[in-house]
Amino acid sequence: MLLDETPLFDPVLLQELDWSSNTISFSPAISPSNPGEGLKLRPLCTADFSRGFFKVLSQLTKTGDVTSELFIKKFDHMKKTGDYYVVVVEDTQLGQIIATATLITEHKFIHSCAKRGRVEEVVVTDACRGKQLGKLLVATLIQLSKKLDCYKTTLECAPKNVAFYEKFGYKASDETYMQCRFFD
Ligand SMILES: CC(=O)SCCNC(=O)CCNC(=O)[C@H](O)C(C)(C)COP(=O)(O)OP(=O)(O)OC[C@H]1O[C@@H](n2cnc3c(N)ncnc32)[C@H](O)[C@@H]1OP(=O)(O)O
Repeated sequence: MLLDETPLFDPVLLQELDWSSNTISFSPAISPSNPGEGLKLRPLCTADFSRGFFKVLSQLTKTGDVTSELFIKKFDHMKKTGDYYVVVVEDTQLGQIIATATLITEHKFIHSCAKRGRVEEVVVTDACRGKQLGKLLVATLIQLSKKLDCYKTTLECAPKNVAFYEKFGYKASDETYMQCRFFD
């Protein structure tokens, strides 16, 4: 199995985002099509395995020891479902992934068979934090979830990140997040 540049989802979706309806301010101005000098915001591809994708993810949580074969298998599954939108920011000079975030669309019978978006695994490599990339990724996924007709988008985060997500209009709900954890 080979690592290649095939995108997880159609990159046109990112190019066609209506950035004029973005309500988040950026100074200096950046956008999905212009994320900054030498940077590219695009869908994940399997070649990103060799560009430090897991090094970035490991700054969020335990990633486990994932081989390229296992990564490709999971990537192919995600691509087939059509519900996984993993975006990355690549430093094209270094050929390294420096940030990533994921939107997952969940299909419902309720709300007239609507879709709900879930934002997961938002992480910017530590050396690149504070340069608006986290903000750009989340703002991009919000626009993308609107484009994909999600009726809402939700996320779970640590208390220390609540203020970050409030910038986008996320509000803590009165529902309690519960889980049964089977392994780490
Ligand atoms: C759903 C989830 O995935 S939750 C997991 C979130 N990820 C993590 O905790 C992994 C470790 N942290 C990170 O990767 C980053 O610090 C992130 C993703 C939280 C933020 O990314 P950055 O690129 O550093 O943030 P960015 O530069 O875009 O900051 C944007 C704004 O948010 C503010 N901000 C950044 N981090 C935080 C925070 N934790 N709490 C409150 N405000 C914050 C900045 O001050 C800035 O404010 P401004 O626009 O008013 O100037």
